[in-house]
Amino acid sequence: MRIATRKSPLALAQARLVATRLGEFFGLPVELLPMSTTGDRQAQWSLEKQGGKGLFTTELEEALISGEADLAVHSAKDLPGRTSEKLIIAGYLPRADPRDVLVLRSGVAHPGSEASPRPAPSSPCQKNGALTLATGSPRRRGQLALLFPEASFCEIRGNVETRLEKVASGFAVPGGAPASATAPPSAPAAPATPSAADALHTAPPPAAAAATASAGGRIPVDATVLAAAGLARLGIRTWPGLEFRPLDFGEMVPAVGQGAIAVQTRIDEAARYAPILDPATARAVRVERAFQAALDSGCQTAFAAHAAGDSLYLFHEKTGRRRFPLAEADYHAPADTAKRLLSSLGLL
Ligand SMILES: NCc1[nH]cc(CCC(=O)O)c1CC(=O)O
Repeated sequence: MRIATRKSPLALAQARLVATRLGEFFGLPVELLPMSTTGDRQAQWSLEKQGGKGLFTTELEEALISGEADLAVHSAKDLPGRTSEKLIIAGYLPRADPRDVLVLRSGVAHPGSEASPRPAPSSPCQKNGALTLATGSPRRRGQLALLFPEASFCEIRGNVETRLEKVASGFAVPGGAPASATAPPSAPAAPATPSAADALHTAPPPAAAAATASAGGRIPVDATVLAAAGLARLGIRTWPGLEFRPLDFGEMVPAVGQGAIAVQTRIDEAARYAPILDPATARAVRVERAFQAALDSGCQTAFAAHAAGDSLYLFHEKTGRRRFPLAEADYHAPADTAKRLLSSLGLL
């Protein structure tokens, strides 16, 4: 069996999870077929804003259709609203922690740190105590603006480890300028040793930092947001110079599909993969995807839907965060549920 996957460290980790389950269940050799997608090749774009067009999926789907691969593995979050009609999402692995995590440079004062009696030292990057938050995602930006009304925002790009290193060092590339192949080299894949990280964290001093910011065209950042599931799959539980604070659904509604790994196959072969897939995850993600489909929202719309047990959490830039009760019957009619709730909010 051959598994088509993207080449990013996160995608490979996810494909290996599927490969392990397949190997255990079928006892057949499983091979990964790492591919680069349009989204990977266009790393200078603000990818979250370009979403919904299958930037990360089309090449994998082509490999399935041609027979080069037997399965394609995707982050459910990165699936476009409509996938290839010649293929089917056979299902999902059991969902990991779907929350987002606020990743703060250590020592940065923030509203969540008020509980601490000892005042945190203020960061050279903080203007009037307001945070500079780095995220290219309209969904995260829209919700962070509710949590941190004073914050200012900038873009951040690169894979998970690159982003962590940028926040730990206090700098990201500015939003407007495309990152090029000559962008500052990304951090080594492995977390730095504590001593190396301390050096990173304490240098450059504020004056040098300001100089670097203008000279290098980089801007200071205090924090970013990453998916807990992505961090976990990469084995990242801590990072030198950073604090991780998971955000509950009332603070940050996760993206549609966040934390779920989708397995796509040719239509007539889907059934054989059922033993490695999780029906409860499919049930929740189907509801979330129905909201995405009903809104058919442009890529710039700040929107999130997350189904958890008897609750549906929704965020939309026009309505803010909402929680609705979700009954068993609602799970059985995802499209109707989405239409009803979105209409009640005046969004349809
Ligand atoms: N946008 C990229 C992406 N797609 C899926 C994940 C994390 C894994 C998941 O949600 O399943 C991430 C990284 C992130 O947003 O932090």
